[in-house]
Amino acid sequence: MGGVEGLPDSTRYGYGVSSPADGPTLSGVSDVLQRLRGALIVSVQADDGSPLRDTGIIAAMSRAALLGGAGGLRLRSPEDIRTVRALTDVPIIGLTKQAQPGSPVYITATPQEVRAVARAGAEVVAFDGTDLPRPFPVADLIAEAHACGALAMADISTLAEAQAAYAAGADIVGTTMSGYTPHSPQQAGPDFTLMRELAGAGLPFIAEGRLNTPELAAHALATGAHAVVVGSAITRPDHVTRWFAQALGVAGDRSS
Ligand SMILES: CC(=O)N[C@H](C=O)[C@@H](O)[C@H](O)[C@H](O)COP(=O)(O)O
Repeated sequence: MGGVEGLPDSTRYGYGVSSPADGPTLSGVSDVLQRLRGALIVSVQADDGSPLRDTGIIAAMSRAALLGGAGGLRLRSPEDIRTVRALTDVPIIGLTKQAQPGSPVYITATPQEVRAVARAGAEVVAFDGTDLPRPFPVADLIAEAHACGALAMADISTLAEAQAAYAAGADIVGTTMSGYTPHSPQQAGPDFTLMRELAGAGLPFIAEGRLNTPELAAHALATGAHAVVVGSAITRPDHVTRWFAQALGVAGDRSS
């Protein structure tokens, strides 16, 4: 028994590997995860329909995030990854967002998408690791990431999904999907309960989702997160504007 306590050895790369049986430590953990320890990872994604959905803009926002101290980037398409890869050596967590027929899963749901993300230059491929109905099993996505020499990050919404992802060979999990599956708490703030559960179970995790202030991000690290992903509060000015507009009682789309 190695890797995460209570779970079988799973991969060559991440926390599933050669950490000692008394719990996960950084010894034996991949260089990429070592570099991400304690890092602020900025998610630079623009939604479909956003005026910022342009690779040049994503590259400029990524450079701004690096200027501000981002130690990693989370990017959503092979084109964006390839462009930003040429600008920086910081670890990139890559994903695709693509609707799947007959499934609510949209984050890197197929081995083909995993391969495209890894080949574009992402060291870590993030994929939906929830219990939702899916076109391919989580284990297939992990195997494809490893075959491409990338780490596999499972975006989960519950402790049980995290345990299943590690058992299937994931290198790291992220709390990304809490609040976005019907069986996880629907709340405006980050899911610190899930973070405490993961930490209590000795499962390494990246904190992600609605960490909208520096204080919340710092609290996630203090809760035991390996690293913290912040997206909307840094790179979605439309969302941030809406937060302010709602607080002032003046919300409304005035773009047309
Ligand atoms: C649920 C989902 O699809 N999350 C996506 C995952 O990549 C992104 O849209 C989020 O921006 C990212 O998770 C960071 O979260 P936040 O923007 O709340 O800081």
